Amino acid sequence: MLRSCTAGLRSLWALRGRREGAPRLSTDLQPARRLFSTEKAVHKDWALPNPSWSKDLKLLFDQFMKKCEDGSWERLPSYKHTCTQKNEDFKTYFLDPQLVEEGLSQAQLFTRGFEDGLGFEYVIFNNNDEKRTVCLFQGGPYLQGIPGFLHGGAIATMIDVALGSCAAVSGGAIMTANLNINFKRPVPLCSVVVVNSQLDKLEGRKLFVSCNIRSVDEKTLYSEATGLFIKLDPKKKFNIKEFHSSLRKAAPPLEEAVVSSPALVIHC
Ligand SMILES: CCCCCCCCCCCCCC(=O)SCCNC(=O)CCNC(=O)[C@H](O)C(C)(C)COP(=O)(O)OP(=O)(O)OC[C@H]1O[C@@H](n2cnc3c(N)ncnc32)[C@H](O)[C@@H]1OP(=O)(O)O
Repeated sequence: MLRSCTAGLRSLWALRGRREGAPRLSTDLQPARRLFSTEKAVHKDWALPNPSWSKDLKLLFDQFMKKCEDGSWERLPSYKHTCTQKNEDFKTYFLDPQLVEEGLSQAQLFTRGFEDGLGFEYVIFNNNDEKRTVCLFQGGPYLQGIPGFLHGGAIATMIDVALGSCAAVSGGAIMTANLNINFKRPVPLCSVVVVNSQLDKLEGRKLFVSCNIRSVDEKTLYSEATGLFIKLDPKKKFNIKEFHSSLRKAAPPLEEAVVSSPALVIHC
């Protein structure tokens, strides 16, 4: 399994004309530049096949794209920097506008911050009538936990995204309040798994969701999870600017600390 992973990586690097150990040239590593380079880069949809996708992942992707043809399923797009309408709504209604301008210009979605094939490769399909989503996920070599297997945190991240997407389709701007995960079998690195999520209950602003992660042949149950997502209340705006200034007060920058603290100067 590790051998196939290494082979996959080698061909990936070959595809990019890059040798092992050579410096990375990807503009992904310079998010600010990438963000403002071209409209096309900003709006790239990452939930589409790329050369790192395994045969299994491509096959499943094609099967679900077929299911989308009659409108019962839809593929959810995924953007690194910007923005589904839901994300835009989140910024508009829940964040301080100055913070959005100043603080978030370099921000990007955690799960899309890796080069193709190295981290989270996934696509989510939604079935509106059945209130369920299917996430096809291939976890790359940078997500290793114990040798040869995915890190539990990477699995939890993917569960959060899968359940969160399932909840967001019905609830709009939501946040994770609770996640419970049972890890039943370790997930082999670079394998493809299927995360089946469903909305179990909607109770006021609370969305109760659950999921399981299975192998492509459905024979192996890797994990089961439940989650509680809360539909955000526009009356409770996040004032992160206040949070940042309280953080500055608690831990001043070094120069300030040196000037204001004789003890620190002596010990330096
Ligand atoms: C189209 C789709 C596109 C998809 C794109 C999207 C992708 C998505 C992927 C994203 C994936 C990444 C996602 C992320 O990474 S989200 C990041 C991780 N999560 C957080 O940081 C959340 C931190 N928590 C909070 O900010 C607040 O607590 C929230 C906002 C969640 C609720 O604070 P709010 O002030 O608004 O609500 P409330 O306190 O009045 O509570 C309301 C109700 O909820 C009940 N309650 C609350 N907490 C819990 C709890 N822990 N267990 C059980 N119950 C709980 C509470 O008792 C009350 O119930 P009731 O008294 O009404 O009965």
